[in-house]
Amino acid sequence: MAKLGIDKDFLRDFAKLERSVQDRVSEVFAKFEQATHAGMHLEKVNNARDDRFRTIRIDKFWRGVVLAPESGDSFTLLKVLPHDDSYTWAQRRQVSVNAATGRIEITDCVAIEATLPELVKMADRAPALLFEAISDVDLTRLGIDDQTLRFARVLTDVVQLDASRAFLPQNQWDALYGLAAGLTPEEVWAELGIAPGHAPFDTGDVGAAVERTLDRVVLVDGPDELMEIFRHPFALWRVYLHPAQHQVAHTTFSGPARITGGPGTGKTVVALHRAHHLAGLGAGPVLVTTFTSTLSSSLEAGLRLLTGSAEVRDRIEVRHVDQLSYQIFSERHGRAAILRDKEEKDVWKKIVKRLELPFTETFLAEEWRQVVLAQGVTSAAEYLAAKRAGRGRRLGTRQKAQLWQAMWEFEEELKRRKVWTHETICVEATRLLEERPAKPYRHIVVDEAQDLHPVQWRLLRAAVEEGPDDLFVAGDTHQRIYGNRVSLRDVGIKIAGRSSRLTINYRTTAEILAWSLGMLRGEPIDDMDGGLDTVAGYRSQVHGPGPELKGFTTQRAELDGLAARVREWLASGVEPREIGIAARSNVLADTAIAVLERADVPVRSLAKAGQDDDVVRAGTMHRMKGLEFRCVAVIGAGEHVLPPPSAITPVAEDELTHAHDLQRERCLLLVACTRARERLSVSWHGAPSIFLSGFTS
Ligand SMILES: Nc1ncnc2c1ncn2[C@@H]1O[C@H](COP(=O)(O)OP(=O)(O)OP(=O)(O)O)[C@@H](O)[C@H]1O
Repeated sequence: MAKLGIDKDFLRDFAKLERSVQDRVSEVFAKFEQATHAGMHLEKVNNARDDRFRTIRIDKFWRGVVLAPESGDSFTLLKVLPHDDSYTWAQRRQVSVNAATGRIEITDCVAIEATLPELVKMADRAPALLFEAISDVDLTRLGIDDQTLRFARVLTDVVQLDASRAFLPQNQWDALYGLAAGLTPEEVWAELGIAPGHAPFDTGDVGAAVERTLDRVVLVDGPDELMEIFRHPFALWRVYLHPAQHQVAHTTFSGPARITGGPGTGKTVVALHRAHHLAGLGAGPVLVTTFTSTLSSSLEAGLRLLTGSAEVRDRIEVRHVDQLSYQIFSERHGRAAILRDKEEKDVWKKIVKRLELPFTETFLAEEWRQVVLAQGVTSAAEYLAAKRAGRGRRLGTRQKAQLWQAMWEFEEELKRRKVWTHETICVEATRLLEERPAKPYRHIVVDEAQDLHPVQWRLLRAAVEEGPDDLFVAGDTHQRIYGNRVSLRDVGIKIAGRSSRLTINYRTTAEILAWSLGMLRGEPIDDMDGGLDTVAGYRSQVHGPGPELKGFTTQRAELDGLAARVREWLASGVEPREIGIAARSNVLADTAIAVLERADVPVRSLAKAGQDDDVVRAGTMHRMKGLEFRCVAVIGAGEHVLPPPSAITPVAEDELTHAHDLQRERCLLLVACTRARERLSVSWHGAPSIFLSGFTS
């Protein structure tokens, strides 16, 4: 049966076409099967380096470029271009099969030949070469062919490599870019996503190579599948996964597995594909869960786009983790009465007073959450023996006894009042699940894992039977914004040997990414599994202007500056919905909304804006998690505002918690800044935040 392959570049070209031309493209290719059988429309390209390229007429002006097979009837759509450009494109290029990956690659040979002599001259004069530390053996093993090797050997800096992205074979450019970003040849090899023990690939078999090129080519069997892809031309993530993403989304794991990676590296995309894949296997219900309701709504929207089949979609439940615990709790006990934050504070205060303790109510509440609840401590003896990792203040036995008494009284008070906190509901729901002989889910997929509390992890552990593909965890500890720390091992989730890391950022420009990551450089950040995480190798393949940093004398001036910046973005063609404004507090976000409204900018708070509203969105940095915008303005990045003093535990109370609080706030700023795809502006009034020291003049 005829198969049609659609290359990523074809879909990108398609997305940019006017609606009427898109309709014409759809018409032409919906009939492609009959057309090829009749031998119609496909034209050979004169003077081509590769005689497998053909063009196909879309209308008077536009042509499609197609890769035709030497035999058989599988065609791949490569480009949509104006008539003359389509012929020039095809005449300059050659198709080959990468020896290491077995995937097809297209090389602009004319551009390589034109650039090489100049690079050779520059290399002769340069003190050092970009890849001099990497051997030919390693480069060849990573799929670098002779022509690219000659090219790579004369590169002197990464800017030259950047500039060659348009004409070098894609897989080879990716490998070189990974090496230039500091990955070792082994790390680059791991990213190629080659199954262990594969046989050498037949570099003469282009048809088989096309089928292997899942990161660039999607194969469709008929017009319905084709139209489904044409319906969402911007959502490239639905159909093209990087080999490293594809492998993790589709492998069978013998137990819990994890994907990590910096901002925008596609962890959520992998989590969605994994859920879809597991649901497709049909072994049982799949839970997709995360930390907050906003995040679970965006997962839900992603799954709607991804999952065509209603049968598969019906096997997936999306709910945030507190929703799950409330549901299990209420099935047994009915609705829970919740102790509100202010009431909780008062209970602790009274206990401190009655027992005349030398601790604040905040210290007690944190000790209860981070030690007692986190470790499931239920007796004085267990508390005395408990590790207090993550807590800085050393305590003697007498102090521990005092603390235990206070925390015990707190729990008794909850019982007496018949009230619950979110955590105690979770603990009770876990107990109920542990009693059940059958677990509600066959697979659980967790996104934004870094922000879950240990009691939530225990709940998830108890909601799925231990076994292959039971739990899949996606997260980035550099983006931890709620201060929950967990060792997965300690909550019964063993991921050793089943963890991988994504390093290519698909969202943010290289300039914004590098600047944002710079704020975390040197911060020791755990990996939730007993080690430290790293930002090494994170890179973006797209470029743009660096962040604009600006200080003002007053808040009024800063917000007027914001209005001017937003108007500038709008005037340059950015849609209102493509602009996000992030502030540390709701009050500042609301003030910014009021100023923008006065300046006639269509704007709404993130909490209230509907998905389709074409308005600028403003909200807290916390709410920005899981979102992305073409342009982002981070406001109020000033001293005493970021971090807000109230969010930081005093050093005198607990040194380690103080350090963790500062780190969490730093991560929050990273999260806000890395929501930007193309433009980032960071402003403050008065002195800048300590997090910006070294970045402002
Ligand atoms: N294979 C891919 N092809 C095209 N776009 C992709 C791919 N993978 C991810 N993206 C895009 O990159 C952006 C970031 O993806 P995603 O939100 O999954 O990253 P993340 O690692 O979860 O980010 P963060 O941790 O910052 O929230 C999205 O716009 C997504 O559509």
